[in-house]
Amino acid sequence: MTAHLLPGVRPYGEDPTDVLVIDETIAAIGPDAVAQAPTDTHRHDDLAGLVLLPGLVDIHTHLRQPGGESAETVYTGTRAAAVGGYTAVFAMANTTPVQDNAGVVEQVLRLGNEAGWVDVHPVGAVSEGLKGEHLSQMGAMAHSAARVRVFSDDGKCVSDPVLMRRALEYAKSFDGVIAQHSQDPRLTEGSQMHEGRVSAELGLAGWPAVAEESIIARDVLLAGHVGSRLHVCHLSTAGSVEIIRWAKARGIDVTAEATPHHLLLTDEKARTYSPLYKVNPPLRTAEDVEAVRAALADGTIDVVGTDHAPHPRESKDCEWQAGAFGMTGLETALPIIIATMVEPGRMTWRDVARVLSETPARIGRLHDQGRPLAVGEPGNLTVVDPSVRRVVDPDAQWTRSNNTPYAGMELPGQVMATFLHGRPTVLAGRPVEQTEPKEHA
Ligand SMILES: NC(=O)N[C@@H](CC(=O)O)C(=O)O
Ligand SMILES: [Zn+2]
Ligand SMILES: [Zn+2]
Repeated sequence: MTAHLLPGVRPYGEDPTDVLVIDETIAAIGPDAVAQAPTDTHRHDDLAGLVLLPGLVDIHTHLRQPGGESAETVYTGTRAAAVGGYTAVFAMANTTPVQDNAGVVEQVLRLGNEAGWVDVHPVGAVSEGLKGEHLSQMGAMAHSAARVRVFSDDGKCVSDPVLMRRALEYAKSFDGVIAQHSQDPRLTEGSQMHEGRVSAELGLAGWPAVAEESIIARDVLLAGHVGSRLHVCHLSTAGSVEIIRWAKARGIDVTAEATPHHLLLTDEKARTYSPLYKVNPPLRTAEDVEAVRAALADGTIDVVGTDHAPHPRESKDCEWQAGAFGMTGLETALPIIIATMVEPGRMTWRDVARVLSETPARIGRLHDQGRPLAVGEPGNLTVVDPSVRRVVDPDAQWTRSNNTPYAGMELPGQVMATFLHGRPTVLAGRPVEQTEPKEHA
């Protein structure tokens, strides 16, 4: 039996109390905790006064393995996730080979289990090879050991409405959800950044808001028509928020995700010509950022997903046009939510638990993550010190890649401890190596 006592932590930022975790489960909260602690309990007195949250769940991570190991591996990506406070991640399907069959998703599941930093839930591709032509082996992935429930061609849009309709219909039979990367390919051919005043000034090809909004509008109508579940990835415009609000009012079963970068950064960053700010969908205007924040605060946007998209150095160490789309995010997501939503008083810690843990777990149909902080629940926990302020140093991060857009920026909050099924994966803000360092670490 292994026991951990967290004295004086503040669940959801509320009053201090003691929390006892025995083996994989929260065994006691309150005065009972000390009384029930076995003699060999590990005491974590350094966590007193800090905010206790359910372990974070990322509905949108790119771990890059298999095929992209120069940017990230399952090991390095999930270690970064644990440092960021996560206990589960959904690993997107745009690997090489693509996660479009039971063999590949089971391989990613196994790599996640071996690494042991977080629970890894592979996302299944919607189409074979992400080609947008034929449905992947969705059923085989759903019924595999990986129990896939989230399907996405992320990186590419399922642009064919017939294929999208079939995917939505098929997913219903195993309670799956289609997570769409909403980007009309024809309206965004060759595009480099948000289409607007800044793109016109810089002479860079624009990615208009309508290329996102038209796909979201189509997809909510399709989801309503077939009575299936739709998840909208990385929503980025004020117009997209309006469509989601309309769809929810109609009773359509849609959930929407915002990324930390779309809550903080604008297309003004493109003036640097640094590809660190190049991402899909692109950074939008200040008005869009405000609409996304307001929608996250009022529940129109359901979750924050990192869209952690590591890229090798050479893909970003180049001119804007040649740069890859995507930015890392696992280690900065919670600090950005604190800066943009908690510190300004727009969200409580309970809201943070909802958008970063409970709702993502529910969308992905996880039963042992995103649970309330209560006796008998799994010991998936994150302890954050909101008073720490740190300057982001790309070389001090645990991801294998350096493409953070926040280098040099001061952000609030540090995850001091993470517990995965009762076992510490992060203590004193550093990952706890469970075994001999892996050769691929
Ligand atoms: N967000 C990005 O700009 N890039 C992602 C793909 C994606 O999320 O669309 C990637 O895989 O690099
Ligand atoms: Zn995407
Ligand atoms: Zn993505």
